[in-house]
Amino acid sequence: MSVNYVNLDKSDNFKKLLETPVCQIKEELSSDRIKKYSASAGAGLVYNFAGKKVNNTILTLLQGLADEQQLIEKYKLLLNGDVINTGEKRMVLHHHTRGMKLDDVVSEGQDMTKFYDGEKKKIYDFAKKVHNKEILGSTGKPFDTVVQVGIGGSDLGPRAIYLALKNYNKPVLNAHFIANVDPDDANNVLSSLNFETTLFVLVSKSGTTQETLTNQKFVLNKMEKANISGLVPLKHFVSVTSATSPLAADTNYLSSFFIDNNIGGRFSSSSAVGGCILSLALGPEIFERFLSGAREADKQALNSNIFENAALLDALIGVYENNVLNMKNTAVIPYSESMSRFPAHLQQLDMESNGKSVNRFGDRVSYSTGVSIFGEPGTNSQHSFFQYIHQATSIIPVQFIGFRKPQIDADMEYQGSTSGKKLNANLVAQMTAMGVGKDDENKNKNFDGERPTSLLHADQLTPETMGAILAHFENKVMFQGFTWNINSFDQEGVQLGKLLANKVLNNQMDDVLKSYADLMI
Ligand SMILES: O=P(O)(O)OC[C@H]1O[C@H](O)[C@H](O)[C@@H](O)[C@@H]1O
Repeated sequence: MSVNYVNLDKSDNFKKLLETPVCQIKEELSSDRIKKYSASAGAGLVYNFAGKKVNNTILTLLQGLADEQQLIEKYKLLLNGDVINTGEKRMVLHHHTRGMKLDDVVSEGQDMTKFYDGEKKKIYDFAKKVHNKEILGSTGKPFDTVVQVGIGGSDLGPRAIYLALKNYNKPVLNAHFIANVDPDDANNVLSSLNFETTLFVLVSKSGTTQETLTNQKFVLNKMEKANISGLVPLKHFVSVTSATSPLAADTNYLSSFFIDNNIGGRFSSSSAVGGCILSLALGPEIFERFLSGAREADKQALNSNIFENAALLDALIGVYENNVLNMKNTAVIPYSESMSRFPAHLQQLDMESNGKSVNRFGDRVSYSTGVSIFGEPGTNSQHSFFQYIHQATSIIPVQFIGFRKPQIDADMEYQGSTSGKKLNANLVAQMTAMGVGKDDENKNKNFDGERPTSLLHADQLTPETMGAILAHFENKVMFQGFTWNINSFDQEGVQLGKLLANKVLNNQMDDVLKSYADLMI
């Protein structure tokens, strides 16, 4: 299969979109449209886009843009192991970690399905032995707590997923996370733990991340200082890293599990990076269900019809909002407290992937790529920054996420409605208010409306739904990257800050760096 990688501004459909009159949500919104403007995301997850500034003409052009930019063909090439990550000359294989593939892929002589399945089996066996008390702490006590030590992609996705699912099924082991090199955070987490019954999962794909290696020493130091008879600190550590990293050579850990360089950090939640902590904390069965939901969403994303492919449609509408309507921010608002850290995961996923200025060939692009993402659960966010979303002069599209049923069967009725009903009444009220607005003679109380919204909805936040939500956004980011003709899979932009921090620590500073350092160190 041969494809052409071309910039967005060369696309005829994009040029037509620029000339097409913008549609008005207020005029378009109807119960018929709300019923019709829905696309399946897989695993029972549905994307409703009735609140977007799109009509049939615009949607036809977006379908044309998807076809012209060969988005599905490029996804298939990615699945089949093309070197899509041109910056790092790597394949992009995170779909394979959840069993989504078209053909077998071999990387460096290794069949990748066998590799990912093998590591997953090792993790499941290890987790079951920990749960059955066949594997114990070094002083002979069973583990009741697990702590992930890692940052960025080695923290955000696994943490968000653990929080999302820990109410669904009571954790087998309680999980905590240490990411920041802020000593107060590590101290805070460690102060509540019993080291004899705690297992640490050290996660670093590169095995060189300063914060993570420092936090490992921080934990080891605390364990030694605790002076517990018979405690062997490293026998309370497992590592998750890539086979080529410096950590991989260390055989002192209780066990080690591997990923490979074809999995980007921010796309690693369904690999051993998420698999280890989630299988230990929630059980292999829950992790397996999560993977099946992600796989369903990946399959749905193969559909070339935008009305049957939520990730594709969400991606294209995002490009339309960014490059035609000039909207550069997106708020992600889950009406679920369990999903409180999911917007933080999306910030890395989306902004580290698509915050680029050059195309995949290294040439500067003349249009904007990526959006800035922020979010907090509703209804809390209604009582903080929603004022801006309703009435500010700049417009921020809102991506709502909601579930018809709570995770725990313990709701109660007050003033004629349950808490769950109040939660979702607020959700639909916000979507309506943002789209339709309200005319008022008092301009201070006037709502213009025309604020785009979408809703990802499912019956309940289950492991399958969580997998599908994760994969939906991963695939959305991938399709947008293809549409903009950028490489979504490297992250050179994070290197300069790391280099300068090392200069400060090694006392190799120029005047500017030294003057800033004088303020802080
Ligand atoms: O897993 P690690 O190699 O420790 O990397 C952790 C994180 O650090 C880097 O700076 C990257 O920006 C992230 O994409 C990555 O997830």
